[in-house]
Amino acid sequence: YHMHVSEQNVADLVLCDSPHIHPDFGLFSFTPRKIIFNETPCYVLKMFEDLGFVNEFMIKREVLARFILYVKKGYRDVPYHNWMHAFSVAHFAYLCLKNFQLVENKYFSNLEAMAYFIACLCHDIDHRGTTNSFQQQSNSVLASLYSSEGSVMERHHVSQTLCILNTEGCNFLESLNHEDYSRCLDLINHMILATDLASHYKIHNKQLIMATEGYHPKDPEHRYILACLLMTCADLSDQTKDWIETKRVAQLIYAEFFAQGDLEKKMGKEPANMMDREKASIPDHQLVFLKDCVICIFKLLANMFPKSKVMIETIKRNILCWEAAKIIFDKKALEGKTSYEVLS
Ligand SMILES: COc1ccc(Cl)c(-c2nnc3c(C)nc4ccc(C(=O)NCC(C)C)cc4n23)c1
Ligand SMILES: [Mg+2]
Repeated sequence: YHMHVSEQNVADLVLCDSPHIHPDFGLFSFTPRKIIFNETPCYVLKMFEDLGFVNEFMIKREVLARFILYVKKGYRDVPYHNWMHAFSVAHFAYLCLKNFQLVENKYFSNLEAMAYFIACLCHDIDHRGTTNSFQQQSNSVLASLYSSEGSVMERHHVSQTLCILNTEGCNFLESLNHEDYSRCLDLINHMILATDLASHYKIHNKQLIMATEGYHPKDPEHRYILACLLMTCADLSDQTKDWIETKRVAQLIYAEFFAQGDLEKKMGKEPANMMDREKASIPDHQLVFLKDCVICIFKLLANMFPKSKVMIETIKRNILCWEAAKIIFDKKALEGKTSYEVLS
């Protein structure tokens, strides 16, 4: 693995105790993006310890610290799919593990819980800010490697995670027995692959049945589709925060989408409307995404974990905000302003 992390930074992280945990850190309303960038590795270490994984699996703090810094370094400086996205997704996993007591209530074993947290942290490593279809369109190296199996980017994120685990001094899972080790890697693989939104649509119906008819902890398929649901919820957790946060995240997402659209135009390709900064209607697209995708997924979560009902109300409020925003965007469009100009 060609990346490099300074041993000084590792030593500093091992000793980190600097930020006291924010009192609201464990609430679903907490917005992890407000954490100072340089303090995020320490917060990851604290979440790991607070979840009990360090003691349960005899994890060496220095090796875990090095792993966290390599993962952070593995993310690129793209507008949305960067380290702060990974950190916020991992924070949501932490919230679910703590608030739903997934291990205590036998939804997850300790190993599955740790795999869930790691998968969230690593699920978008080395993302280039472009979609799976763009990999195919542009005949990228990643497409040549993975397009026959699909989920091109997600397979790359898995590969990058394994590379880091195999990097000198980074394999904090080495203390696991052989069976737990291979099971953990298998879980991380499936959980990261589950973050391909296209894969979510394939199992949404099974999740609906599980959420309405009841969860059977002994059924391996239930355990698998619950893990997939929790991965997708974590990946979309920005949408469960207040409007200011939701609006700010939309700016980042569309900065990425429109950069891809600009690239596609340069390649002589016609970008999809939502990738075209001249044609996209951001409120319309967001209303479709929230009403047809996000709120459905979080309703399944709320069916299984009533404590997450509060997030449904937040998403409904954000839908109302986008409906109000739509009126303003449409008016500004008449004055020749693009969606992105209005959003910024
Ligand atoms: C769970 O996996 C992912 C993967 C990638 C992304 Cl960007 C997202 C994601 N996270 N927040 C958002 C928001 C606020 N709006 C979105 C609008 C469209 C799309 C989308 O993927 N449409 C399909 C087309 C690209 C083929 C994704 C959106 N999204 C989630
Ligand atoms: Mg992804």
